[in-house]
Amino acid sequence: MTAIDHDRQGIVFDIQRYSIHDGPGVRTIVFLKGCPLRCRWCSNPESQNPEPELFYRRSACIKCGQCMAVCPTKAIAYENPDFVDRNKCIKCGACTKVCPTQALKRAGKTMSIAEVMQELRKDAHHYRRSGGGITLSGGEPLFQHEFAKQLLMACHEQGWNTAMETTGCTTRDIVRDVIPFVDHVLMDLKAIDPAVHRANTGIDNRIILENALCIASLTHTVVRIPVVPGVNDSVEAITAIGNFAKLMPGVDTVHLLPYHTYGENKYELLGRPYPMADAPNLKPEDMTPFKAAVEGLGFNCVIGG
Ligand SMILES: C[S@@+](CC[C@H](N)C(=O)[O-])C[C@H]1O[C@@H](n2cnc3c(N)ncnc32)[C@H](O)[C@@H]1O
Ligand code: SF4
Ligand code: SF4
Ligand code: SF4
Repeated sequence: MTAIDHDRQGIVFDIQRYSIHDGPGVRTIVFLKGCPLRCRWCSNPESQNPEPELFYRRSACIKCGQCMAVCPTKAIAYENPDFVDRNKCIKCGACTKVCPTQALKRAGKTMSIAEVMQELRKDAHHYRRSGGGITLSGGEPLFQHEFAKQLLMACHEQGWNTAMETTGCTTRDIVRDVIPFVDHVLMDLKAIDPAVHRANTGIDNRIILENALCIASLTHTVVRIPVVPGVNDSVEAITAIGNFAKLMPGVDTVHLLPYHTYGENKYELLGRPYPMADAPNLKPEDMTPFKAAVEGLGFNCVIGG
């Protein structure tokens, strides 16, 4: 087995403690940056770009000018309606260090495996008592595959359970290299119709579906479906995903995630338009016909999850 490189660095945009949703027991979720998809509904838009990015909260800005004084590329100007010219910004983070109100914040920072492990160790007793552990999310955790693998290996070395939320958009070699270190995969399937998938995520789904079959053959896998208005919120679309899940070895549970707009505000902070403007939040009760369809195929069905 490869030795763990504790100095290896990755770009992490959040570490959330005490989650009870994304795998068994009490968990810490590590969010990695970078994703090849651009789902129109993505609630973590700051995860998509592999590099650190700037959040600008206009309501917190007191127009003190300190950020402009330190910006090496003159990317910030009051005259600019977006405040920051993101094409000029080299993501050095200097402005975020001097901003007195945190109107400017950096999403994403470089961390080593050792630094992430130090954070995770704070809850090691919870993992042991509850059978929990860590969950890698993002972004697409397989985008920074070597960092993800080393982190998973370090967690296994501690005896912690490992889980991953993934959309499986990567090469087969990477799947075979990393998934053996994941105890529990939450495999997102967003649409079976390739045209629908491409129109709403920017990517064809052929490799994703092939990888989903491979992932399920390698480890315990649950299928997750974000149910999104105008994309897959029909019994036909959900049944098509369920029929595909029947082909995945060992899969007996499907999670339905009702579409929510919790991420909308973050698009504004990134200076980007929200692609799903006007689509309503779905409620758990809206899932009733989809749950019946999934259960009709013989799966356990959990709403949320
Ligand atoms: C942000 S993703 C990160 C993991 C991976 N990129 C993926 O898509 O599975 C984590 C989970 O959030 C779900 N999700 C993202 N945006 C959502 C939204 N607006 N409403 C409901 N679920 C959403 C995804 O479908 C996925 O199950
Ligand atoms: S991150 Fe650096 S380059 Fe970008 S706006 Fe801030 S100071 Fe300027
Ligand atoms: S440093 Fe912060 S508060 Fe001051 S002008 Fe820049 S963004 Fe606004
Ligand atoms: S695959 Fe996941 S992280 Fe990537 S854009 Fe879609 S929801 Fe967001």
